[in-house]
Amino acid sequence: MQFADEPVRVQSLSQSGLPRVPPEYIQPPQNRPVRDNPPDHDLSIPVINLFGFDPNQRDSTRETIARACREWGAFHVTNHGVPTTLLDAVRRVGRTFFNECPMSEKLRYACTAGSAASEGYGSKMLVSSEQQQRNDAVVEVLDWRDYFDHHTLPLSRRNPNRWPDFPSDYRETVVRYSDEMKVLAQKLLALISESLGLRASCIEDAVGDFYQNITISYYPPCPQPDLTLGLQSHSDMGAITLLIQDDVGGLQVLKSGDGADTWVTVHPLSDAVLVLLSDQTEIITNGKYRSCEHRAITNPDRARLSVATFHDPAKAVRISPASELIDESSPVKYRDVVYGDYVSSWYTKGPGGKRNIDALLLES
Ligand SMILES: O=C(O)CCC(=O)C(=O)O
Ligand SMILES: [Fe+2]
Repeated sequence: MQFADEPVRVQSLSQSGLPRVPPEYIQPPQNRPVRDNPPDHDLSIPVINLFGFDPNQRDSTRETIARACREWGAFHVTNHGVPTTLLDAVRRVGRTFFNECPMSEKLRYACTAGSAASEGYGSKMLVSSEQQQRNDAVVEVLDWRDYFDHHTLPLSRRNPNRWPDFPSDYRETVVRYSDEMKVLAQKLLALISESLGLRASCIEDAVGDFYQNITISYYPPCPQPDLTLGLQSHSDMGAITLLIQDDVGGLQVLKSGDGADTWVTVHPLSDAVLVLLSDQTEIITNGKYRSCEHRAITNPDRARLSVATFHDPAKAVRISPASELIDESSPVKYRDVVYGDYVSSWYTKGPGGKRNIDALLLES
Protein backbone atom coordinates (compact mmCIF):
# COMPACT_ATOMS: atom_id res chain seq x y z
CA MET A 1 0.00 0.00 0.00
CA GLN A 2 1.32 3.48 -0.84
CA PHE A 3 1.23 6.32 1.61
CA ALA A 4 1.49 10.04 1.23
CA ASP A 5 5.21 10.28 0.51
CA GLU A 6 5.44 7.80 -2.34
CA PRO A 7 2.58 7.79 -4.82
CA VAL A 8 2.59 5.11 -7.46
CA ARG A 9 2.56 6.52 -10.97
CA VAL A 10 -0.27 4.91 -12.90
CA GLN A 11 1.76 5.13 -16.10
CA SER A 12 4.49 2.93 -14.56
CA LEU A 13 1.90 0.40 -13.39
CA SER A 14 0.34 0.32 -16.84
CA GLN A 15 3.71 -0.09 -18.56
CA SER A 16 4.67 -2.95 -16.26
CA GLY A 17 2.08 -5.00 -18.16
CA LEU A 18 0.28 -6.34 -15.10
CA PRO A 19 -2.82 -8.38 -16.02
CA ARG A 20 -4.91 -7.07 -13.11
CA VAL A 21 -5.08 -3.72 -11.35
CA PRO A 22 -3.95 -3.55 -7.71
CA PRO A 23 -6.92 -3.74 -5.31
CA GLU A 24 -6.75 -0.06 -4.32
CA TYR A 25 -7.89 0.88 -7.85
CA ILE A 26 -11.00 -1.33 -7.80
CA GLN A 27 -14.23 0.63 -7.50
CA PRO A 28 -17.13 -0.67 -5.41
CA PRO A 29 -19.76 -2.26 -7.69
CA GLN A 30 -22.14 0.73 -7.58
CA ASN A 31 -19.43 3.05 -8.98
CA ARG A 32 -18.19 0.81 -11.77
CA PRO A 33 -18.69 2.15 -15.27
CA VAL A 34 -21.38 0.76 -17.49
CA ARG A 35 -20.25 1.14 -21.05
CA ASP A 36 -22.87 2.60 -23.36
CA ASN A 37 -21.54 0.80 -26.39
CA PRO A 38 -23.77 0.09 -28.21
CA PRO A 39 -25.64 3.02 -26.69
CA ASP A 40 -29.01 2.23 -25.20
CA HIS A 41 -30.04 5.85 -25.52
CA ASP A 42 -29.49 8.60 -28.07
CA LEU A 43 -28.55 11.29 -25.60
CA SER A 44 -25.63 13.56 -26.39
CA ILE A 45 -24.61 16.90 -24.97
CA PRO A 46 -25.56 20.02 -26.95
CA VAL A 47 -23.13 21.57 -29.42
CA ILE A 48 -23.54 25.36 -29.52
CA ASN A 49 -22.19 27.45 -32.38
CA LEU A 50 -21.01 30.76 -30.88
CA PHE A 51 -20.58 32.38 -34.33
CA GLY A 52 -17.49 34.14 -33.02
CA PHE A 53 -19.72 36.00 -30.49
CA ASP A 54 -21.41 37.84 -33.37
CA PRO A 55 -23.78 40.43 -31.74
CA ASN A 56 -26.45 39.62 -34.35
CA GLN A 57 -26.62 36.03 -33.12
CA ARG A 58 -26.57 36.88 -29.41
CA ASP A 59 -30.29 36.50 -28.68
CA SER A 60 -30.55 33.04 -30.16
CA THR A 61 -27.22 31.96 -28.61
CA ARG A 62 -28.45 33.05 -25.17
CA GLU A 63 -31.55 30.91 -25.56
CA THR A 64 -29.60 27.84 -26.60
CA ILE A 65 -27.19 28.36 -23.71
CA ALA A 66 -30.07 28.73 -21.24
CA ARG A 67 -31.51 25.38 -22.35
CA ALA A 68 -28.14 23.60 -22.25
CA CYS A 69 -27.39 25.00 -18.77
CA ARG A 70 -30.81 23.96 -17.44
CA GLU A 71 -30.81 20.50 -18.96
CA TRP A 72 -27.14 19.51 -18.79
CA GLY A 73 -24.83 21.98 -17.05
CA ALA A 74 -22.46 21.06 -19.88
CA PHE A 75 -22.18 21.80 -23.59
CA HIS A 76 -19.68 21.94 -26.42
CA VAL A 77 -18.97 25.29 -28.05
CA THR A 78 -17.68 25.80 -31.59
CA ASN A 79 -16.56 29.00 -33.34
CA HIS A 80 -15.38 30.17 -29.92
CA GLY A 81 -12.47 32.23 -31.21
CA VAL A 82 -9.63 30.05 -29.86
CA PRO A 83 -7.52 28.82 -32.80
CA THR A 84 -7.73 25.05 -33.35
CA THR A 85 -3.95 25.11 -33.81
CA LEU A 86 -3.63 26.20 -30.17
CA LEU A 87 -5.97 23.44 -28.94
CA ASP A 88 -3.88 20.94 -30.91
CA ALA A 89 -0.63 22.42 -29.60
CA VAL A 90 -1.68 22.02 -25.95
CA ARG A 91 -2.70 18.40 -26.57
CA ARG A 92 0.61 17.79 -28.37
CA VAL A 93 2.88 19.24 -25.65
CA GLY A 94 0.96 17.37 -22.96
CA ARG A 95 1.14 14.08 -24.83
CA THR A 96 4.84 14.56 -25.57
CA PHE A 97 5.63 15.21 -21.89
CA PHE A 98 3.75 12.14 -20.68
CA ASN A 99 4.80 9.78 -23.49
CA GLU A 100 8.38 10.79 -24.11
CA CYS A 101 9.83 12.20 -20.90
CA PRO A 102 11.60 9.54 -18.83
CA MET A 103 9.97 8.96 -15.44
CA SER A 104 13.06 10.33 -13.64
CA GLU A 105 12.58 13.61 -15.49
CA LYS A 106 8.84 13.73 -14.74
CA LEU A 107 9.55 13.19 -11.07
CA ARG A 108 11.61 16.38 -10.97
CA TYR A 109 8.24 18.14 -11.15
CA ALA A 110 6.46 15.97 -8.57
CA CYS A 111 3.95 18.02 -6.63
CA THR A 112 4.08 18.20 -2.86
CA ALA A 113 2.65 15.01 -1.41
CA GLY A 114 -0.25 15.45 0.95
CA SER A 115 -0.84 19.11 0.09
CA ALA A 116 -4.11 19.83 -1.74
CA ALA A 117 -3.87 21.15 -5.32
CA SER A 118 -0.15 21.76 -5.22
CA GLU A 119 1.40 22.52 -8.59
CA GLY A 120 3.22 19.86 -10.62
CA TYR A 121 3.23 16.20 -11.61
CA GLY A 122 0.85 14.12 -9.49
CA SER A 123 -1.15 10.94 -8.98
CA LYS A 124 -3.74 10.34 -6.32
CA MET A 125 -2.43 8.71 -3.17
CA LEU A 126 -3.96 6.74 -0.39
CA VAL A 127 -3.91 8.57 2.90
CA SER A 128 -2.59 6.66 5.88
CA SER A 129 -5.12 5.37 8.38
CA GLU A 130 -3.69 7.82 10.91
CA GLN A 131 -4.41 10.73 8.57
CA GLN A 132 -7.85 9.34 7.87
CA GLN A 133 -8.69 9.37 11.54
CA ARG A 134 -7.27 12.86 12.00
CA ASN A 135 -9.16 14.34 9.05
CA ASP A 136 -12.23 12.22 9.26
CA ALA A 137 -11.51 11.52 5.59
CA VAL A 138 -13.35 8.82 3.70
CA VAL A 139 -11.46 5.78 2.45
CA GLU A 140 -11.08 6.40 -1.24
CA VAL A 141 -10.35 4.26 -4.22
CA LEU A 142 -7.46 5.47 -6.40
CA ASP A 143 -7.98 7.01 -9.83
CA TRP A 144 -6.34 5.40 -12.88
CA ARG A 145 -4.76 8.74 -13.78
CA ASP A 146 -1.59 10.82 -13.59
CA TYR A 147 -1.70 14.58 -14.12
CA PHE A 148 0.23 17.80 -14.30
CA ASP A 149 -1.35 20.79 -12.57
CA HIS A 150 -0.29 24.33 -13.58
CA HIS A 151 -1.06 27.48 -11.60
CA THR A 152 -1.70 30.00 -14.36
CA LEU A 153 -3.67 33.01 -13.03
CA PRO A 154 -3.52 35.55 -11.51
CA LEU A 155 -0.11 36.31 -13.00
CA SER A 156 1.43 36.42 -9.51
CA ARG A 157 0.89 32.63 -9.31
CA ARG A 158 2.22 31.89 -12.79
CA ASN A 159 5.81 30.70 -12.92
CA PRO A 160 6.49 28.74 -16.12
CA ASN A 161 9.90 27.70 -14.74
CA ARG A 162 7.99 25.22 -12.61
CA TRP A 163 6.53 23.56 -15.71
CA PRO A 164 8.16 21.04 -18.06
CA ASP A 165 10.65 22.44 -20.56
CA PHE A 166 10.20 19.45 -22.84
CA PRO A 167 9.03 19.73 -25.56
CA SER A 168 10.73 23.08 -26.01
CA ASP A 169 7.49 24.98 -26.68
CA TYR A 170 5.66 23.51 -23.67
CA ARG A 171 5.79 26.61 -21.48
CA GLU A 172 4.92 29.20 -24.12
CA THR A 173 2.03 27.02 -25.32
CA VAL A 174 0.52 26.72 -21.83
CA VAL A 175 0.91 30.49 -21.32
CA ARG A 176 -0.91 31.27 -24.56
CA TYR A 177 -3.59 28.71 -23.80
CA SER A 178 -4.15 30.14 -20.30
CA ASP A 179 -4.66 33.65 -21.68
CA GLU A 180 -7.06 32.47 -24.39
CA MET A 181 -9.10 30.34 -21.96
CA LYS A 182 -9.48 33.29 -19.57
CA VAL A 183 -10.99 35.42 -22.32
CA LEU A 184 -13.29 32.61 -23.41
CA ALA A 185 -14.41 31.97 -19.80
CA GLN A 186 -15.25 35.68 -19.38
CA LYS A 187 -17.27 35.76 -22.59
CA LEU A 188 -19.13 32.58 -21.64
CA LEU A 189 -19.93 33.76 -18.11
CA ALA A 190 -21.34 36.96 -19.64
CA LEU A 191 -23.64 34.95 -21.93
CA ILE A 192 -24.60 32.63 -19.07
CA SER A 193 -25.46 35.64 -16.86
CA GLU A 194 -27.52 37.23 -19.61
CA SER A 195 -29.31 33.95 -20.24
CA LEU A 196 -30.80 34.34 -16.74
CA GLY A 197 -31.77 37.96 -17.32
CA LEU A 198 -28.79 39.17 -15.27
CA ARG A 199 -26.36 41.90 -16.33
CA ALA A 200 -23.48 40.46 -18.35
CA SER A 201 -20.87 40.95 -15.62
CA CYS A 202 -22.98 39.48 -12.78
CA ILE A 203 -21.33 36.07 -12.35
CA GLU A 204 -17.83 37.35 -13.08
CA ASP A 205 -18.26 40.16 -10.52
CA ALA A 206 -19.37 37.60 -7.92
CA VAL A 207 -16.34 35.40 -8.64
CA GLY A 208 -13.79 38.25 -8.77
CA ASP A 209 -10.36 37.89 -10.37
CA PHE A 210 -10.04 34.36 -11.68
CA TYR A 211 -7.80 31.87 -9.97
CA GLN A 212 -7.09 29.70 -12.99
CA ASN A 213 -5.48 26.25 -12.89
CA ILE A 214 -4.82 24.05 -15.90
CA THR A 215 -4.70 20.30 -15.31
CA ILE A 216 -3.44 17.99 -18.03
CA SER A 217 -4.71 14.51 -17.18
CA TYR A 218 -3.13 11.37 -18.60
CA TYR A 219 -5.04 8.09 -18.37
CA PRO A 220 -2.80 5.14 -19.31
CA PRO A 221 -4.31 1.98 -20.83
CA CYS A 222 -5.95 -0.05 -18.09
CA PRO A 223 -6.09 -3.87 -18.00
CA GLN A 224 -9.46 -3.86 -16.18
CA PRO A 225 -11.53 -0.91 -17.38
CA ASP A 226 -14.75 -2.44 -16.09
CA LEU A 227 -13.54 -2.28 -12.49
CA THR A 228 -11.82 1.11 -12.46
CA LEU A 229 -12.37 4.80 -13.08
CA GLY A 230 -9.85 7.23 -14.55
CA LEU A 231 -11.36 9.92 -12.36
CA GLN A 232 -14.17 9.34 -9.91
CA SER A 233 -17.50 11.09 -10.14
CA HIS A 234 -17.42 14.75 -9.08
CA SER A 235 -18.48 18.26 -9.98
CA ASP A 236 -15.76 20.90 -10.20
CA MET A 237 -15.45 23.30 -7.27
CA GLY A 238 -15.04 26.67 -8.95
CA ALA A 239 -17.17 28.70 -11.36
CA ILE A 240 -16.57 27.34 -14.85
CA THR A 241 -14.32 24.66 -16.38
CA LEU A 242 -13.27 24.60 -20.03
CA LEU A 243 -12.12 21.18 -21.15
CA ILE A 244 -10.63 19.66 -24.26
CA GLN A 245 -9.88 16.00 -24.80
CA ASP A 246 -8.11 13.94 -27.46
CA ASP A 247 -9.78 11.53 -29.88
CA VAL A 248 -9.71 8.56 -27.46
CA GLY A 249 -12.71 9.65 -25.39
CA GLY A 250 -13.73 8.57 -21.90
CA LEU A 251 -15.40 11.57 -20.30
CA GLN A 252 -18.95 10.96 -19.11
CA VAL A 253 -21.50 13.41 -17.73
CA LEU A 254 -24.46 12.49 -15.56
CA LYS A 255 -27.78 13.44 -17.12
CA SER A 256 -30.68 13.53 -14.75
CA GLY A 257 -33.93 12.45 -16.25
CA ASP A 258 -37.38 11.57 -15.02
CA GLY A 259 -36.51 9.49 -12.03
CA ALA A 260 -33.32 7.96 -13.44
CA ASP A 261 -29.85 9.39 -13.97
CA THR A 262 -27.84 8.25 -16.98
CA TRP A 263 -24.11 8.44 -17.64
CA VAL A 264 -23.66 9.89 -21.11
CA THR A 265 -20.32 9.65 -22.93
CA VAL A 266 -19.05 12.97 -24.31
CA HIS A 267 -17.82 12.16 -27.79
CA PRO A 268 -14.63 14.02 -28.65
CA LEU A 269 -14.93 16.97 -31.06
CA SER A 270 -11.44 18.13 -31.95
CA ASP A 271 -12.09 21.82 -32.50
CA ALA A 272 -14.76 22.29 -29.84
CA VAL A 273 -14.32 23.31 -26.20
CA LEU A 274 -16.45 21.62 -23.56
CA VAL A 275 -18.02 23.94 -20.99
CA LEU A 276 -18.78 22.49 -17.54
CA LEU A 277 -20.70 24.57 -15.01
CA SER A 278 -19.09 24.26 -11.60
CA ASP A 279 -20.30 24.48 -8.01
CA GLN A 280 -19.91 28.25 -7.37
CA THR A 281 -22.05 28.99 -10.43
CA GLU A 282 -24.73 26.74 -8.98
CA ILE A 283 -24.68 28.83 -5.78
CA ILE A 284 -24.59 32.21 -7.58
CA THR A 285 -27.52 31.22 -9.82
CA ASN A 286 -29.35 29.89 -6.75
CA GLY A 287 -29.60 26.46 -8.36
CA LYS A 288 -31.25 27.72 -11.56
CA TYR A 289 -28.22 26.20 -13.23
CA ARG A 290 -26.66 23.19 -11.54
CA SER A 291 -23.04 22.11 -11.74
CA CYS A 292 -22.33 19.12 -13.96
CA GLU A 293 -21.40 15.81 -12.36
CA HIS A 294 -18.82 14.00 -14.45
CA ARG A 295 -16.19 11.25 -14.39
CA ALA A 296 -13.61 9.62 -16.68
CA ILE A 297 -13.61 5.97 -17.65
CA THR A 298 -10.58 3.99 -18.83
CA ASN A 299 -9.90 1.66 -21.73
CA PRO A 300 -7.48 -1.23 -22.31
CA ASP A 301 -5.89 -0.03 -25.55
CA ARG A 302 -4.98 3.63 -25.74
CA ALA A 303 -3.72 6.27 -23.33
CA ARG A 304 -6.09 9.24 -23.13
CA LEU A 305 -5.31 12.91 -22.54
CA SER A 306 -7.53 15.78 -21.43
CA VAL A 307 -6.82 19.41 -20.55
CA ALA A 308 -9.13 21.01 -17.97
CA THR A 309 -8.94 24.76 -17.29
CA PHE A 310 -10.59 25.71 -14.00
CA HIS A 311 -11.73 29.27 -13.20
CA ASP A 312 -12.24 29.74 -9.49
CA PRO A 313 -12.74 32.57 -7.00
CA ALA A 314 -9.89 33.60 -4.69
CA LYS A 315 -9.94 31.69 -1.40
CA ALA A 316 -11.15 34.76 0.55
CA VAL A 317 -14.18 35.45 -1.65
CA ARG A 318 -17.60 34.84 -0.13
CA ILE A 319 -20.04 33.31 -2.62
CA SER A 320 -23.80 33.69 -2.28
CA PRO A 321 -26.87 33.50 -4.51
CA ALA A 322 -27.32 36.63 -6.70
CA SER A 323 -29.89 38.91 -5.04
CA GLU A 324 -31.47 39.59 -8.46
CA LEU A 325 -32.59 35.95 -8.57
CA ILE A 326 -34.22 35.93 -5.15
CA ASP A 327 -37.83 36.82 -4.48
CA GLU A 328 -40.85 35.37 -2.76
CA SER A 329 -41.44 32.73 -5.38
CA SER A 330 -37.74 31.89 -5.56
CA PRO A 331 -36.27 31.98 -2.05
CA VAL A 332 -32.58 31.56 -1.22
CA LYS A 333 -31.62 27.90 -1.63
CA TYR A 334 -27.93 27.85 -0.67
CA ARG A 335 -25.95 28.98 2.34
CA ASP A 336 -23.19 31.52 1.68
CA VAL A 337 -19.72 30.07 1.71
CA VAL A 338 -16.18 31.44 1.80
CA TYR A 339 -14.56 29.74 -1.17
CA GLY A 340 -11.44 28.66 0.77
CA ASP A 341 -13.65 26.88 3.32
CA TYR A 342 -15.50 25.12 0.51
CA VAL A 343 -12.20 23.88 -0.94
CA SER A 344 -10.90 22.64 2.43
CA SER A 345 -14.08 20.75 3.12
CA TRP A 346 -14.03 19.24 -0.41
CA TYR A 347 -10.53 17.91 0.12
CA THR A 348 -11.34 16.54 3.56
CA LYS A 349 -14.52 14.75 2.55
CA GLY A 350 -13.52 13.80 -0.99
CA PRO A 351 -15.66 14.61 -4.02
CA GLY A 352 -18.34 11.90 -3.75
CA GLY A 353 -20.43 13.10 -6.69
CA LYS A 354 -22.12 16.36 -5.66
CA ARG A 355 -22.16 15.85 -1.91
CA ASN A 356 -20.17 19.04 -1.15
CA ILE A 357 -22.51 21.40 -2.97
CA ASP A 358 -25.57 19.51 -1.76
CA ALA A 359 -24.36 20.09 1.81
CA LEU A 360 -24.93 23.84 1.32
CA LEU A 361 -28.57 23.42 0.33
CA LEU A 362 -30.94 25.01 2.82
CA GLU A 363 -33.91 22.98 3.96
CA SER A 364 -36.89 23.93 1.84
O1 LIG B 1 -10.39 13.86 -18.16
C1 LIG B 1 -11.50 14.39 -18.21
O2 LIG B 1 -12.15 14.42 -19.25
C2 LIG B 1 -12.08 14.99 -16.97
C3 LIG B 1 -11.13 15.78 -16.12
C4 LIG B 1 -11.81 16.41 -14.94
O3 LIG B 1 -12.98 16.26 -14.75
C5 LIG B 1 -11.07 17.21 -13.96
O4 LIG B 1 -9.83 17.31 -14.08
O5 LIG B 1 -11.71 17.77 -13.05
FE1 LIG C 1 -13.75 17.70 -13.31
